[in-house]
Amino acid sequence: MSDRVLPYLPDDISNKQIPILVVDDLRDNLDLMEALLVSEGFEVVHLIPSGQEALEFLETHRDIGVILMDMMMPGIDGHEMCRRITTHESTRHIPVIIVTGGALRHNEAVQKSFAAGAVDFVTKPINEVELFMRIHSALALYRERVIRHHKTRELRESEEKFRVTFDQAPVGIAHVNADGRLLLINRRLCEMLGFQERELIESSFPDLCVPENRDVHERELKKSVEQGLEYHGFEIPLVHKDGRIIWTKLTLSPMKDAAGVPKYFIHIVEDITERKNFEDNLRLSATVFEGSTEAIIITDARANILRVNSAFTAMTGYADHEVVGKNPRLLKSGNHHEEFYRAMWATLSSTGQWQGEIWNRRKNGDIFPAWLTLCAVRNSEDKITNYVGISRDITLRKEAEERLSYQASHDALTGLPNRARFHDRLTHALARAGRDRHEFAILFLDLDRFKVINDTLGHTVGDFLLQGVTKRLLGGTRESDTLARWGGDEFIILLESIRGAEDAAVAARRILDVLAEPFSVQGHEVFVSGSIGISVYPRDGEDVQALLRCADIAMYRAKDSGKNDYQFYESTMSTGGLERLKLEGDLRYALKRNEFVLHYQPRVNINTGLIVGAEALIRWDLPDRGLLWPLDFIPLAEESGFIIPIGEWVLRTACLQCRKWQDAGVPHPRVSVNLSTHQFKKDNLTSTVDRILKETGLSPGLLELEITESAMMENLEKAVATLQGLAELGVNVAIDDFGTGYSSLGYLKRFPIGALKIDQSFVRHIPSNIDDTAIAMSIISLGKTLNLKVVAEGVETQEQLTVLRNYQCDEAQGYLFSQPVDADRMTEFLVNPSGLNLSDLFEQ
Ligand SMILES: Nc1nc2c(ncn2[C@@H]2O[C@@H]3COP(=O)(O)O[C@H]4[C@@H](O)[C@H](n5cnc6c(=O)[nH]c(N)nc65)O[C@@H]4COP(=O)(O)O[C@H]3[C@H]2O)c(=O)[nH]1
Repeated sequence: MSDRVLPYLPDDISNKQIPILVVDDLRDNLDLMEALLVSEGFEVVHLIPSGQEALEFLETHRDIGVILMDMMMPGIDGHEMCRRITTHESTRHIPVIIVTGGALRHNEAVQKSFAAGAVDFVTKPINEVELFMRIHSALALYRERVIRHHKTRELRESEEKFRVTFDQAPVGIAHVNADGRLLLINRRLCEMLGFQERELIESSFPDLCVPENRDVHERELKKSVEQGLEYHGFEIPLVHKDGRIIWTKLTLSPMKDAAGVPKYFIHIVEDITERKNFEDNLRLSATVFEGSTEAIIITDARANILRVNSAFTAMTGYADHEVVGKNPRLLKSGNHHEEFYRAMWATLSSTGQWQGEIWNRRKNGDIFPAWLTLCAVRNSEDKITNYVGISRDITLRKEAEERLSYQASHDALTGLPNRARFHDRLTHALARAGRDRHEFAILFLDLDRFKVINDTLGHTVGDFLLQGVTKRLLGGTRESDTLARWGGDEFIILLESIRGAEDAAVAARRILDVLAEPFSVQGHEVFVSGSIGISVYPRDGEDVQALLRCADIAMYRAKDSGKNDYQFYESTMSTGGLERLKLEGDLRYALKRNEFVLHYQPRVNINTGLIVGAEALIRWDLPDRGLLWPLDFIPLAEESGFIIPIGEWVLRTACLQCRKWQDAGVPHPRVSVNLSTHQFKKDNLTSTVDRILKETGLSPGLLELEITESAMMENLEKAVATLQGLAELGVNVAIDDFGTGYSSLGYLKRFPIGALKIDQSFVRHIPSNIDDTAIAMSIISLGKTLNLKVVAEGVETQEQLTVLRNYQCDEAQGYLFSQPVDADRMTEFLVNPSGLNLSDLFEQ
């Protein structure tokens, strides 16, 4: 008797069809009862002779509507049976009528039957009318019990279904009364807000709102009542237990009683935080997209344009409706080969990004350079869904770079390539000639009597004359020749395509001829002639220095021999040969004999007027000749290779000196050391510097190495690697003589350097020479752009200092502050800067 679900009682079943169970130990009694019941029309009567059998029978017969139970039976008697039936889950709905004889006469026995659960009793001898009446009323009770049982069960099931739906709903649900008190809360709402159900129940819903929104809830409840709304929704932020804001969409729906008064309000709470954040992000992205000063294109995976921003329209001239749906190739300038675009797409698809300079075309046909960053956007399955292109018009930067590069490589007065540019061309010519095995010549031209003209007729006439000479020289040379201004009244010409020395002679004669005619300058008729020295590759030399030196020597010989002529170089002309040999011999022993000394020139911060370090400059104290300046022996040391041990000595001596300053606690103990091209090119430079720093114990940050611009530009890739190595040591690097070389600005960005030193040739003519001043200023602004310190060399006048300060140059050195001095004097300056009288200079 385990299943407590009762069979259904069909609506149309009559009492007579409901089975009746009679239990009596006497066969006669059973038969009598059966006869009575059958005669009355009861259709199903079960007769069982003992209590035990009756219990077993009931296990399989669930449809019994009433039990007539004899009281006195052997084994389990009527009372006990009654107790068992009325207390068991599956039988307690069956009314039991006790059938009794004499025992009923005792009031106590009747009480006992009722106490055991019987609903009625009949006495023997049986009164038929009474019996049937009691059976009918017991069956009525039975019917009521079965129906109640099923109703209760259905109710329970429906409640269960509701509870499951309520709890498992994917949205938060709560019942809230008119005062805002939470009456019922589902699990999702608890999870959403991080509370246990017991923490929320009976609490106040407004307390879950962010403080400034508490009255919103009350207002909406009121609105719902006043306007009789079935339901209405609004967005409201709630507070999670951990303090987070949970954005929700809250839908209110009043549950009314019969009188139409709301008993409580059903709250449906949807978490819309993700959507809100997404919307916020979308708004943010849209603002960035539209507000960006960089042009942005978004395409689909097939590179068809989906959107462009207003900066794009401003940059290209295309409105969005003119480009949407098209391919960005409509911006193609035609300046790049297909290979360029292929490589770009290959990088983009393999790395997801591409960055670089690109030439594009505006709607009006103008071509312009842009700095473009392309990114591929991938979805969660790693498939490319979009491309985003962000670009910036770099026309102005390009122009500035080109201007600077032009200024750095051309002479301002004549517009001719300058010395640095010529040097560059000559280097290329040497490489080509070495490869193709052909000859070429250098013609070194110095104008005769120019100084006299300049001094007597003035600089302006001198300048016009130089421009006139330039014009004639250009007329007298071929396009394949390179004509450059070497400086002052010196010009130099590279003749690349000659068949032999004869051709060079013809060219030299032609040049002398074009100069022969008088020049008319500002109303003066002026005559100039020239002296030309010629050197020929490979006969006179196989490197730049040798060829230039030979042409120079030959030019002096031409001058000596009466001017207005040309001379080829001849080996006997090297008058300095013997001298040079002696010097080279002395150089060999100079280090051993301890003949080198270092002088130091203070470097000054232009803003504060404080000394911020010193540049070490080598001097050679030759017993029989006195102090020699670097330019007298450094080139020789470079040629002979002695520069390497000498350079190491300089580095070690300067580091030791700086270490002494550091130990003595002087302010700003910082030293700059010049590196020669040879040193810079040596593979072991970084390890040498590292070793010397370790030997001397100097902090790397106190050492600066000055490397000339031309040394760096000789082999750019190697230079980048060497500079990287030095930067890793923590040593600072400055580019020396900046502005004289032919800098690749692209590389400059890649050099890990800290400072640019403006060459003194530009500083010297500040502010009188507009071009030199402009170059110095360009270098300062380039330094600012690249975040490099700019140091001006050779500052000699207060005027130069003022101009440099106005243009925000950072540091300066020069005779205005001090000549290079020996170490003791420099130490005094560092300890007591007032010895330099800097305050006077900086107060002005
Ligand atoms: N007219 C003028 N000149 C000024 C003024 N202030 C400083 N100077 C001079 O300008 C030169 C500056 O050094 P630099 O450009 O590195 O040019 C240096 C540097 O390239 C090279 N040098 C000097 N010492 C060393 C060294 O130890 N190793 C190497 N490799 N080169 C060195 O020799 C060059 C010449 O050195 P110095 O004759 O000592 O000449 C120094 C300095 O005495 C000024 O106001 N007006």
